[in-house]
Amino acid sequence: MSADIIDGKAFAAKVREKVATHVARLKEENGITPGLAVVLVGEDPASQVYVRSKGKLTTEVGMNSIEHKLGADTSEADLLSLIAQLNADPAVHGILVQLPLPDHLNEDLVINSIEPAKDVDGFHISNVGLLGTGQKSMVPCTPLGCLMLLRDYHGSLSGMNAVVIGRSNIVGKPMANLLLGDSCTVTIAHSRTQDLQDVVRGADIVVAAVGRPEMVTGDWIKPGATVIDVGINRIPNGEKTKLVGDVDFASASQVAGAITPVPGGVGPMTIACLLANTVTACCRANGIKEPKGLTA
Ligand SMILES: Nc1nc(=O)c2c([nH]1)NC[C@@H]1CN(c3ccc(C(=O)N[C@@H](CCC(=O)O)C(=O)O)cc3)C=[N+]21
Repeated sequence: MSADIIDGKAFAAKVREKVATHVARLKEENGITPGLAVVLVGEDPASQVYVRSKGKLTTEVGMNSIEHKLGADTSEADLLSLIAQLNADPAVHGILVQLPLPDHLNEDLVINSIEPAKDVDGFHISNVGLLGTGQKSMVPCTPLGCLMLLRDYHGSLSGMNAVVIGRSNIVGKPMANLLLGDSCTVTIAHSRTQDLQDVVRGADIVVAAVGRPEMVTGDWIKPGATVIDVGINRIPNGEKTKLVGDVDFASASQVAGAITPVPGGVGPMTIACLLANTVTACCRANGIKEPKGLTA
């Protein structure tokens, strides 16, 4: 193995420490405790993984964690009325509606009913538009976490060739916008991209966010490139299962200059950035100068 391992778990712990410092300051100087509301509808297994550590880490940094667990058969009207209630609640600074939602609920409608200033996922159309035009917004947690890791490792990203594999609204598109904001030359590749391997081979930075276990192998990687693996895939491993990314770590780490592991890479950064976004939202809501380095 030759690649540096980018330790997302350790970096996320530092981000959370910084968040905790600002939470303590908000309490002491302003008498405000940031509050994060999480809304869960039904029981999607991928969401469960996420929820496990999230509530714990929220209280660990000193914030209030408000959890609403609704049945899988919850009506759209009931969900929208809960969101309206959270929008109006001054103790709630961040709202996250866990995705995916059950099929009978319109995800776009639900997300766009969240007050944009409280949209700590950064999925509301207003925040998407603000990010796309380089204006101050709430930035989606996973791409923000990836950007923090890349900036920490490289310093400046200016002029680098970045290839984002995956075009989701949650990761691929906002990731591309953030990299463009840092003056990368950005390509968004996806399942229909022709000669995908050749496209990836041209990249100084590869962000893999396709949801296909170990799809990106070492022979796709330009020697010395930085590889950010967003994938979290549970695959069979003998009797049990194991988590793997969208990158084949064994082969890619022979070729890359730096690489994030799964687990312990991007995943912990996603949660740290959710907490960071909640502090940012709380400061903005109260006209308090927001901490530096916790957003893009
Ligand atoms: N509105 C919304 N926003 C989300 O951000 C969101 C969501 N819905 N729905 C579910 C997915 C999933 N997700 C994860 C985040 C961190 C880890 C994470 O920290 N994973 C650990 C491993 C955990 C383990 O060992 O099982 C790691 O990669 O090291 C996992 C999954 C956020 N999601």
